[in-house]
Amino acid sequence: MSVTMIELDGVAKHYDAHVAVADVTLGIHKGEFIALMGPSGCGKTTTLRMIAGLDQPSAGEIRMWGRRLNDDPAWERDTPLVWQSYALFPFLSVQKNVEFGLKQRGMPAGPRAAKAREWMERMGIGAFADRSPSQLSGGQRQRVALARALATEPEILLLDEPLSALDPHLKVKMQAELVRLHRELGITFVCVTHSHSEAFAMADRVVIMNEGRVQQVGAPRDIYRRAGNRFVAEFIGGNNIIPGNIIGHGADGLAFSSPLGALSVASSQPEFAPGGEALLVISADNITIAAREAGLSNEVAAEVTTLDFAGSSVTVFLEAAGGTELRAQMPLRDLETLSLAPGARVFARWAAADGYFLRP
Ligand SMILES: Nc1ncnc2c1ncn2[C@@H]1O[C@H](COP(=O)(O)OP(=O)(O)OP(=O)(O)O)[C@@H](O)[C@H]1O
Repeated sequence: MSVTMIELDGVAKHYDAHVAVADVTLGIHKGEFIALMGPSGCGKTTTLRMIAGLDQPSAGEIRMWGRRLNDDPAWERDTPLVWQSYALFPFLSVQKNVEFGLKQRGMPAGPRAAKAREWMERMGIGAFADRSPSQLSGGQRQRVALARALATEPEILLLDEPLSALDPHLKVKMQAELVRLHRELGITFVCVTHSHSEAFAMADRVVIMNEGRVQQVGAPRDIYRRAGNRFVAEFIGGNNIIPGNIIGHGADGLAFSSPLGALSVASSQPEFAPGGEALLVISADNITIAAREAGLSNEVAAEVTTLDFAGSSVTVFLEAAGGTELRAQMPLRDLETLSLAPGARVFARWAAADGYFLRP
């Protein structure tokens, strides 16, 4: 059972008339890896800064283990933050950087040096103890910042876009390392990122924010399979979103009238009934492409317009009746079997149970 460690209760942050965070209520569980994700300016960094004590909420309450934190200054909180820029002290050696938090807590020099050494070894930067941060690569600086934050053995680590300054190859490596570190330490990680792939790859739960509000909270797979609203469905990408009207009941579920023609949706959403407008969402990886028509209920004739390759998977963009764009995602080897190329005329299909409705 998950135990709530940090609670944000109706938290807001205003700068004069500007609303950075409108209203965030969220429980962060002990030991989880949670990612705050959303477009630029949605308020994720401000939310993290309020947990760290670097900004005070204009309204609402932040609690840790049930105790109000709002008025505790950052240095009295056990909530270290690792910055996007690492914010290392340039005039201190790596060792002194890592020792910094321990010194602030009054740990004597001997044990402090030993503890710092332990963390430098653990983070693979032991060989650089006497260097200054300017003599390190981006990835090494990142490790120093992590060692400095973790040396005080906090219960929670806050990370602000920790991977954004790294090159793509290093990003993937550090991503795996953060996941490993989280598992080994068993402490809570709260990570701000604007990258879906980072959030979805690392986090146990993802919080999707927009305009200072939480849009959806859930396990990556659940959010991916069932977006809670149109914003999330569009933001996470890879979804086909088709407007239309629910017109009645059919053999496979609800009958949906759309620019693609009559479709079937085996909906388990009682709030959607015949007689209303809705958006039908079908994830691109639930759409298959066939060369020949099979006479199935959700089958649409379309022309391939573009192929977008991403490693071993490919997104096939299609244009269907009335100019409606569809996208299908498939493993590269399936594409090769079909020998698809732009201009090919194909049939896109999906199972009635693979679509779900959202409010327009
Ligand atoms: N000190 C400040 N004074 C005024 N406005 C601010 C301040 N800090 C942040 N804001 C505004 O609050 C909003 C939220 O900012 P925040 O940094 O939390 O966004 P974000 O989601 O982290 O964005 P990004 O991904 O671009 O860093 C933005 O519109 C920003 O301009």
